[in-house]
Amino acid sequence: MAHVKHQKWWGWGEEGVFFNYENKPAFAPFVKEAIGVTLRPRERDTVDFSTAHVPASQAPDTVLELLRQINGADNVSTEDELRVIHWAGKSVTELLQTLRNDFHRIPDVVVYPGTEAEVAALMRAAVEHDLVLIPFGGGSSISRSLQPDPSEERCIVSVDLGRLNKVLAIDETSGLATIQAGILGPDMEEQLNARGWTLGHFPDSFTYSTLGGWAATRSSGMQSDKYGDIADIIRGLRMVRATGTVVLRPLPSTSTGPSLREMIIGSEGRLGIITELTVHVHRLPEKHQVIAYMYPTWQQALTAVRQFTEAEIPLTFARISDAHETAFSLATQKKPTSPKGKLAAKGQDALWAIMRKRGWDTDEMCISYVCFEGSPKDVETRKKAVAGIAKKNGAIVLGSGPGALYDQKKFDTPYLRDFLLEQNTVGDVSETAAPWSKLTTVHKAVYDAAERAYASLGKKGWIMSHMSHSYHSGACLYFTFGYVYDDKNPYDEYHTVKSAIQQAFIDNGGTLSHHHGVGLEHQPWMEQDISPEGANILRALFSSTDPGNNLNPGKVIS
Ligand SMILES: Cc1cc2nc3c(=O)[nH]c(=O)nc-3n(C[C@H](O)[C@H](O)[C@H](O)COP(=O)(O)OP(=O)(O)OC[C@H]3O[C@@H](n4cnc5c(N)ncnc54)[C@H](O)[C@@H]3O)c2cc1C
Repeated sequence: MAHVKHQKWWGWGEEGVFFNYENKPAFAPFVKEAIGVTLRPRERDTVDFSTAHVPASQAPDTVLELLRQINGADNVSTEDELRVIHWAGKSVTELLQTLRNDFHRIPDVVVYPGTEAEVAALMRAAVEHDLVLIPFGGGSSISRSLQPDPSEERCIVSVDLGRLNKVLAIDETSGLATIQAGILGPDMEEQLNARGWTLGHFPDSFTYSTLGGWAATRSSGMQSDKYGDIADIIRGLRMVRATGTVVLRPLPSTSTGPSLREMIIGSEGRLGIITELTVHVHRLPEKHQVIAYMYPTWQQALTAVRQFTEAEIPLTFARISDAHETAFSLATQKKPTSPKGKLAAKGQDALWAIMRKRGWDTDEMCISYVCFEGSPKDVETRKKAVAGIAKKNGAIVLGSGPGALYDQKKFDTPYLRDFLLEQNTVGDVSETAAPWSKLTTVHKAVYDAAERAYASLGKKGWIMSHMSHSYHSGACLYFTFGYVYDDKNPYDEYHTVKSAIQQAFIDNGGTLSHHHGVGLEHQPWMEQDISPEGANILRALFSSTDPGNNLNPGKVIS
């Protein structure tokens, strides 16, 4: 299956790419202060697959023969490493389970359909032979949307969509592209860019996630202020079921409600397999620039970004790191070696002096990045408007240097988690969205909840946050938390911290997840998120459309 790119079996992304702290002099002291860990140099370059104790495949020969007839023998595998790659996503719990050999039920077989007709035949086979089908995109789920039920006794088939990886057509007049669902982010952008277009959807997991996966989990990209969340971007789609194919034509808008499109977006494989999507695409912008700003406080930064929204300044993104995350970012700065880097470091010292002169408490300051796209003239006009509001709220404009650095590093952060796990340290994330009027309360409540959870475990923990997507009525807050885990029982203590954060979202007016979907991880809060009666409607939908419980059972709601 060399033609489908996979992540490494034991961690994020590709083998041979690592997070290193040795060239970041402030990082180790920062971590020591934050969670009390003395970092050791990385030793884990890779993990030998022979250390994995993999449960044997339970696929009956008759089923394997049938799958080979449908997909071709080369596209059906019971290899242990492939089954492990497909057994889970990349949440910290799943990474820990994999590294600690805590496998339960894993897929018995992995198949790689190459056409929609093959997907349809798989669907029919699943119903006829009572198989469990779990669609697989890039395997970047962070909500345990891929993990089989540990008590599942039926044959589990992971359906990897990686061979459906083409941009099929671009309607240049309408700005719509029809694209196969299994395409990975970089491959899709490459094919679109070659014709002068972009989707503009860049989740942090961009390099290892797919268009179909984004649709199935209601994803958001870092540039969604301009391009929209995936739910806004998708116009039409094809979703294959055992009884037929749902075809939603790419319409700019329609009043044929309730919206089936909305129902399918976020369905996490429970309604069928999405094979093709028609999506908004945009001409590549003439200019793309990220400018950094420093604000004296979180509150001032939040007010400024809300005012950008009120003033309806068209921005590609406006992101603010809170004081803790700003301190973390500063700690990950590389030691300057080039003359240019040394000059920038001097500039930073001068900036610190200015801030102290202005009476700033440097422990409270917050860095913000704003991205501008368009013609050079439009970019300049918007930069002026943003700088005006930012300065009124006390900010100093840091310019495009730190902005460019942020843009370059944006897809590297996921590798940090593998490094931390080697240090017996959990680093994970949880995100919500809430109205502007409740954001400050949510932010504080989550900090308090995390601190209480750490205290209950007798741990020194860390929490930090950024505001990442803004809307007319509110914004997304994205929290990162970390602590040293106990080897004896890492799952229960993770649950204590994660649950405290999730409950604080709900109790203070936020949603259970802004863009990571539900899976198994966020399911306990579904009834509180959409009301018990809302949850009943979802249960009725899934049980009536999948009476045999063959399609990714148990995800979203049970
Ligand atoms: C480090 C890290 C950073 C992340 N950052 C972001 C971010 O910035 N924004 C964001 O939105 N998410 C983010 N995520 C979460 C994850 O990348 C998204 O949920 C993503 O949309 C999953 O896409 P995938 O192709 O990897 O899907 P998978 O993980 O393979 O699958 C996810 C779910 O979708 C179903 N599915 C996949 N393909 C199909 C299909 N064709 N038809 C039907 N069902 C299907 C699967 O069965 C599963 O239930 C991040 C995750 C990690 C680990």
